[in-house]
Amino acid sequence: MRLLNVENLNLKDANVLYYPTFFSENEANTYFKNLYSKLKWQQDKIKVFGKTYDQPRLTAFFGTNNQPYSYSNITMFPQEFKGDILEIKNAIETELNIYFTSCLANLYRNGKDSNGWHADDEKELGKNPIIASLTFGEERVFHLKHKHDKTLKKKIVLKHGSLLLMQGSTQENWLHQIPKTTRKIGPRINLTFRIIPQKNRVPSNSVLS
Ligand SMILES: O=C(O)CCC(=O)C(=O)O
Ligand SMILES: [Fe+2]
Repeated sequence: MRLLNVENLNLKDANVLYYPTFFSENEANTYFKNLYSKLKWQQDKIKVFGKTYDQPRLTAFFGTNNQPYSYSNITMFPQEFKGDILEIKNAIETELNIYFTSCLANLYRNGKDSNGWHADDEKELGKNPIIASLTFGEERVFHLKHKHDKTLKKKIVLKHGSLLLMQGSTQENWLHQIPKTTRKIGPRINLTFRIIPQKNRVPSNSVLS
């Protein structure tokens, strides 16, 4: 077991933990370089009021099963976990003792790329989803705001090699975003590990004979 710093954000109606140095500087440098050059980054389109736009970031999606993941009118079909992303998955699973099926990767190419206010509350994720969110590369500010109590909000800088763990009722009660910034900055990679149970599985003893 490694000794890890962990900070509880102590948000009302939520459970959010921040591990600022989940990976060492060296590990994080290597992962950033490899993920940046080796993942098949795709440009998705989003539809807003009937108009189609490029999503303001690139993505890639990975799964241990073939369950697609749909959000904001986009359906993503999983690629197989291998190489660095599999190594990272194993590292967080060992540390947290939580087993993930899926990972949505985001590449924010510069300060113009962003991720608007949302909750990760898609029905595929079930109630009280656990989301492990890793940062490699440029630091970005992560905003959280309570859905009903406007006085409750939080900003946190997500550091290179850090892990943010959102669980419990976080997605039910809070929204989060990565806003654009006018700072001249380089790329940031974010990996959000999730659990998407396999649907429509035919039990082996139900085969007709
Ligand atoms: O980039 C991040 O830190 C957040 C990504 C996110 O919220 C998502 O993909 O659902
Ligand atoms: Fe999210």
